[in-house]
Amino acid sequence: MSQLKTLSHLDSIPSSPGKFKPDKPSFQIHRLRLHSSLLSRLAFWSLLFLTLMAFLFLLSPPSSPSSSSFSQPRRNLGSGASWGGREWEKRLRKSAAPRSNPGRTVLVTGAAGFVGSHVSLSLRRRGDGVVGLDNFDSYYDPGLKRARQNLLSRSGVFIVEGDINDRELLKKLFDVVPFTHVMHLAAQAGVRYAMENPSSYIHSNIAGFVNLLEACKSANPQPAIIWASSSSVYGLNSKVPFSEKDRTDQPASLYAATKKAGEEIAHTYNHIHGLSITGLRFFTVYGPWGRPDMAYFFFTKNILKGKQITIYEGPDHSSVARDFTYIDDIVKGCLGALDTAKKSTGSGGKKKGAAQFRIFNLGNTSPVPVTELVRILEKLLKVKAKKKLLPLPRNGDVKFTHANISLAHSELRYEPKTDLEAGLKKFVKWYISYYNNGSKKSSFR
Ligand SMILES: O=C(O)[C@H]1O[C@H](OP(=O)(O)OP(=O)(O)OC[C@H]2O[C@@H](n3ccc(=O)[nH]c3=O)[C@H](O)[C@@H]2O)[C@H](O)[C@@H](O)[C@H]1O
Repeated sequence: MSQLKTLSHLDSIPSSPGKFKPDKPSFQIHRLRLHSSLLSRLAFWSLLFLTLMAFLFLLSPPSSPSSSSFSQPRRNLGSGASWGGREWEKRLRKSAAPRSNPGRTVLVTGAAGFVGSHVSLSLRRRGDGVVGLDNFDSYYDPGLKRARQNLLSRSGVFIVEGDINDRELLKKLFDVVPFTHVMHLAAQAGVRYAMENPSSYIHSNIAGFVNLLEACKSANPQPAIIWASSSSVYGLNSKVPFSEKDRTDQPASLYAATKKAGEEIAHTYNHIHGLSITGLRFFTVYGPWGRPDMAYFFFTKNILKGKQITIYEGPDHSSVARDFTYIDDIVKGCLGALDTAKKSTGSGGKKKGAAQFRIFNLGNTSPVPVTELVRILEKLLKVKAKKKLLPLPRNGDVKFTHANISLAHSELRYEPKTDLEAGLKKFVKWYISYYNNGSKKSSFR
């Protein structure tokens, strides 16, 4: 319509002497109309074509890892950190090179985290090739994660900054390094925080885990996977100690539900793709370089500051207890699981035969009431805590945990050696050194 309107005014335009041919006036006007019509159609289609090209460009996946553009660093949208490029690949290969365990190269996800940093360091110290991966999220102080990263870097462990949900990054990592093992410790941790930010648990513990398993499935060779499940999968069970054979279908928190889902997802990838997978159910891990969101950590902070702490109690003032497990014992369990892991059987995403599938409790086998934890802290800190007792809120907490570790003992030679008082002593020593003297003077052990 508008095109017709625009053209109609041409009828009344006086023609210029040079171009106007009076003997064919109608033909001239017709050609002019045709010409303008063609021009506007051409403009319209060109515009459409350009818009389409721009749209396709924006939607197109980044160039394949083998293409030359990968020699340029790439920027993570979330964190702003970059990855890729020749220098980056060089650092990756150097970190991945084993020193005394020929052919053993481990990708540790969550390497700047509490358990991840300790495991990475132990692997490196005994000579394994180790590459870390961490997104340095701000669930708790990223400064603590950076301090752990600095320590690891001094020991020759390079932590790639990125998210397990970044498919391209994972593909690139497996293209550059033929990882023999993946120690998957990246997760959204914390039982109570799931009430505040449920989607972060789905993002990391489910979507991120599936993304990682997809990358492992397609990798050549397929790595063996060892990953962190949780004691929380036992949920509301009342039979103690918790055994791997017990039911795990009544989780008390979304955190627990995502870890339980992880176990089921792991089984699927083992069954379909021949991935060798070992799940480790950690029981309330504590120690130096720990997580500030955990009770023993913020109780210490608040006791020292003279701030009140809240201690939860069960019905009729019964105590709430945890099978607190010291970090060094957990690290030994992780390494035992890695050392006994069999190879995955698949290749090119296809299963070639049945692959190993295991689940182990890694606990301490001696639950301690939270009131006792506080008493030990008061003794070590030489400060009386300002305590407030409150009934256990319905926010994901369970009343007690207690691990049966006989399976881990027989298969991994797992044998926890640190009681809560000895472990907290080491934690308090580290805490005071780290927060009074700064991170540089604190070492791992
Ligand atoms: O084994 C696990 O799989 C989980 O262990 C850990 O969870 P939890 O055992 O709940 O540890 P944590 O929060 O330190 O509370 C310890 C105790 O203090 C009590 N508690 C807590 C807070 C408070 O203010 N008062 C209190 O009494 C509270 O009731 C509890 O009895 C990890 O955080 C989790 O990521 C997961 O790994």
